[in-house]
Amino acid sequence: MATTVTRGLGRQQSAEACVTPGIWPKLSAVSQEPVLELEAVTFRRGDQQILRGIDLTVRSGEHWALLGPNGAGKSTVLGFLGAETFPSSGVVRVLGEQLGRVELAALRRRIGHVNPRHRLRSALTVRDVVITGITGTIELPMRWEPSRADLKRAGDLVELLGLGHRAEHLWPTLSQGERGRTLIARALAGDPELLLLDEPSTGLDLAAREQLLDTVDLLDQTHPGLTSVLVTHHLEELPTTTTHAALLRDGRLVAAGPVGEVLTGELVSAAFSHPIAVGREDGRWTARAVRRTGRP
Ligand SMILES: Nc1ncnc2c1ncn2[C@@H]1O[C@H](COP(=O)(O)OP(=O)(O)OP(=O)(O)O)[C@@H](O)[C@H]1O
Repeated sequence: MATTVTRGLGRQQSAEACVTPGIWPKLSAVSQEPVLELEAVTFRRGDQQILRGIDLTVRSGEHWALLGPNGAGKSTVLGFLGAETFPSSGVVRVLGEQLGRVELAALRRRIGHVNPRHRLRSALTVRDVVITGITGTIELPMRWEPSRADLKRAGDLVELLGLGHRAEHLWPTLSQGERGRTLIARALAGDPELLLLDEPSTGLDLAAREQLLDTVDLLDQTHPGLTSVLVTHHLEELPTTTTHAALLRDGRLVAAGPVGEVLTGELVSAAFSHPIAVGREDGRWTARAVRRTGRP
């Protein structure tokens, strides 16, 4: 089966179709099942064309980063992947189910969505927030008691995410970093096949960001086979376990494929419409503006 790599502003091409000696990097054979498939997807609101034809395939066990400038369309794409938004045209398949032909609630139970704008209103403890990942609700359901297995599952995830000492602390008293890790534990509580992370590092200080990235990296070992898609503006916020990247600009894919082939200075500069130098050390990425030489 051909893998998918996009370069330029066109549609994804098969490996056979896009390999030109000396230009296209060698592509590894891919055998995993597609978990997410977007085919010619567009999205329109009023007279604004937000997505202009996106083709993307994400396979089982891959960890994707979705990058691009403000307003590029990243959150809109994540809305499809979370079975929350429908495209205006084109086909979106999530975990093998085509949006528009599937019961959304059942599909959403198979997806863990880490949303920093979590709408929790009441003062639940960290443990209870994690339990809401099992019930698939924002608050704890009325007249419902967690089973011993539920409590154990929530407790194990609280420990895994390094929140054991905060298990009984209330949501409003948590730091941003603690909330982020609580939301990852909550997303994992439903035993998802797909994990979506929407700008998980937003608002975190340096140490909290690094802890969160370590946590995401750890999932590669604790939850092998889990597929993930992480949205961010910043290359520095990519976990080292990121396997693939997609660059969006103005509602189009600039490039999509293996992370080392997509996060180049040339392609990142094209996506952000600015000359950017990209670096990679020990699996972590850096990006900075290219300075013009001879500047006073
Ligand atoms: N429901 C909507 N109605 C009208 N415009 C919308 C709607 N949803 C998104 N947009 C517009 O679509 C464009 C893409 O939005 P989106 O949030 O997907 O971008 P983004 O890449 O996630 O941006 P950011 O990095 O700033 O979060 C923006 O111009 C936004 O204002």
